[in-house]
Amino acid sequence: MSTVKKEYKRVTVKSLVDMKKNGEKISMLTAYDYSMAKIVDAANVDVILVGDSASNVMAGHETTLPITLDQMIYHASSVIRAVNRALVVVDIPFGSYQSDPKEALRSAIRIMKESGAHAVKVEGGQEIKESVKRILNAGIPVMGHLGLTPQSIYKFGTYTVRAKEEQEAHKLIEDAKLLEKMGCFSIVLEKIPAKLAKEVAESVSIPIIGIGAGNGVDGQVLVIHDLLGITQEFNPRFLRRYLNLYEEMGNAISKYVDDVKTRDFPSDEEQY
Ligand SMILES: Nc1nc(=O)c2c([nH]1)NC[C@@H]1CN(c3ccc(C(=O)N[C@@H](CCC(=O)O)C(=O)O)cc3)CN21
Ligand SMILES: CC(C)C(=O)C(=O)O
Ligand SMILES: [Mg+2]
Repeated sequence: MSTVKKEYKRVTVKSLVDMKKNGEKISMLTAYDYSMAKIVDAANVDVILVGDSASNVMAGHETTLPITLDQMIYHASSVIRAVNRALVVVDIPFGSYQSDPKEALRSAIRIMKESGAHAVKVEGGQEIKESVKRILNAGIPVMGHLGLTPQSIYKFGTYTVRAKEEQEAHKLIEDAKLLEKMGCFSIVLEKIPAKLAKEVAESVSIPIIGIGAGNGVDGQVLVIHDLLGITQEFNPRFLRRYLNLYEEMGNAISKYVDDVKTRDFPSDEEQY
């Protein structure tokens, strides 16, 4: 048969929970556009996060707060067009779910309807309980995000490790249990002592995906620009850089500029 379509075993919220059960670690990475998402999906990353970190790495803002729901939908719809296998999760941006549960549901519905994404992510526990319930009741899968929650950076003032005090550690575990009980399919844990993160992962049956949360959790997530070395000034301890693309891209582009200036490009073979 010449028209056989390539079969992809799609990642679903259920397969992620099964992966935890079977002890298989989950890989998650951000993407914000079609071309990058194609590469990430083809490399078999399990979950692609259209993160509100787009506010930083795509738009150049200092925090995640300014990015809008429309902008997140634009990024998400670009990513969705590239993906055949990964589960695509989209951050609901700051200001689009905190004021009331109906608004939260409207935002989640817009993301699902207008981008074709598979799930949404929201930051917080107890504080946003009613909103999470509403979204889940509409049949939209929700990923939680606890620990360092960048949308509330001005409440804390720093990006230091979270939940070092006993009281915060207790709330973190309670929040994780609450999100699980309500029906969230997974939780991101950001910048938490490894020992506590492991305890959280052992306290719930849904997968805990860490960033700066050690090796005792069920999966890892990074921002793709950090992993590829496109960002330069972001150097937290948890980051492993696999390339220095900032330098490599710069060198290639400088070479191009040189070739234009010296009339080396285009050559006889590169013209009509
Ligand atoms: N490029 C990028 N990568 C990310 O992982 C990321 C973003 N942007 N933007 C949104 C949030 C913000 N996140 C952050 C931000 C800062 C640290 C951090 O560790 N910053 C400092 C330490 C600050 C301190 O100790 O006071 C560092 O060491 O770089 C970690 C995660 C994760 N997200
Ligand atoms: C760092 C990850 C978890 C995130 O929320 C983002 O990229 O926006
Ligand atoms: Mg985010």
